[in-house]
Amino acid sequence: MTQTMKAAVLHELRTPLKIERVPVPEPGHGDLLIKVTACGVCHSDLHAVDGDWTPLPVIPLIPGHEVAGKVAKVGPGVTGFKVGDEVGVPWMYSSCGQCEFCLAGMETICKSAEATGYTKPGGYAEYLVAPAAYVGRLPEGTDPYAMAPILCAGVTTYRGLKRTGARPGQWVAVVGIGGLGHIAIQYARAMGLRVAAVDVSKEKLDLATSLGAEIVVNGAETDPAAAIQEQIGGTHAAVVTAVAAKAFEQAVLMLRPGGTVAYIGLPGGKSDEIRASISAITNWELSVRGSNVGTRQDLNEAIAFAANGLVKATIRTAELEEINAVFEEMRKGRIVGRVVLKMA
Ligand SMILES: NC(=O)c1ccc[n+]([C@@H]2O[C@H](COP(=O)([O-])OP(=O)(O)OC[C@H]3O[C@@H](n4cnc5c(N)ncnc54)[C@H](O)[C@@H]3O)[C@@H](O)[C@H]2O)c1
Ligand SMILES: [Zn+2]
Ligand SMILES: [Zn+2]
Repeated sequence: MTQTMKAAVLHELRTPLKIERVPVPEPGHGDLLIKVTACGVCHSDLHAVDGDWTPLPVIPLIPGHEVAGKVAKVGPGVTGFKVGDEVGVPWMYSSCGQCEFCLAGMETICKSAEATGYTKPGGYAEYLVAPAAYVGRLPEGTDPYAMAPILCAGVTTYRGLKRTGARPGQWVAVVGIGGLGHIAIQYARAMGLRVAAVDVSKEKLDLATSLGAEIVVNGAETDPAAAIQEQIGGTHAAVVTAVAAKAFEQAVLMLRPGGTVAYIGLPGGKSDEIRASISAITNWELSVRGSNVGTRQDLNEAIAFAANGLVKATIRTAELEEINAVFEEMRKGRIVGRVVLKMA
């Protein structure tokens, strides 16, 4: 008899997830079956539910890609893992391993990559299957609830910061202090950067200050680019994790000459386009780069920062049954830090 598990399932875009019993998946060759302890709720999950991106997710869908759990079963052909090992599953479920990008250590842009909780069933469930080659190892004794957000918010902002090329002592603007942004501040500080934080909510800016941001600007009250130019002559770098196109436009204008902005947020839908000044970018030799989750090496490094206590997500736990209410709060921009689903 097939065993069943509890999961939150999307059957139709823009409808509430349904809590159901579905079969526990069977690990195939090279896979691990993982018992989920915690799964962070990333705004990307909400974009999936709302159908904000092209291509659309594979439906029916179990979302969730900030998974911390334990190996429950080792699939055929897997070496180096045993039942009980603590692991994390990121957005990057797998990549092809053979294309020019994979071979160059740029698996984040592999065109054949699969995505956990988007093209493959994710962690809003008691169990999920993931290829052993792509899961992260979580050091024993780390808090799985605080660790879950590192699997997406952590690795993504860590790579984004690296892609700006900012060096210790330089200024970085973190634009959008949500689940990703509040963790970006901590990586930036741990990397020796000085942080200017921008959001449109006072509560989030208070959190930014408590995490070490030296400058905070409320974009709902002032032009944040003008404020940052006036106070420090612009930042050397910026990472944008906001869910509003305007923030992406403003971030370019926050830079000082020669600066680099990494775009991380994905507002999608009607908010997917920006206007930028060609002359500002050309004359001041600015760089605008995209940054998409992280490689396995980025993930290992991001986990190490957290395991060493340099980065710790501000979290609130919720039950799986509360997921639709959590999404509603996220739509309204009311979540401070990250909500983590408590699966075990
Ligand atoms: N590139 C990637 O690999 C990657 C990975 C994970 C998430 N994402 C995307 O990053 C975005 C953020 O995800 P999250 O989970 O942190 O979302 P979140 O909802 O927790 O945070 C978004 C934040 O943006 C702020 N914001 C909204 N409008 C703003 C504005 N005009 N200026 C400044 N701040 C503003 C909100 O107040 C909120 O604090 C989402 O679009 C998500 O899909 C991208
Ligand atoms: Zn995510
Ligand atoms: Zn590839």
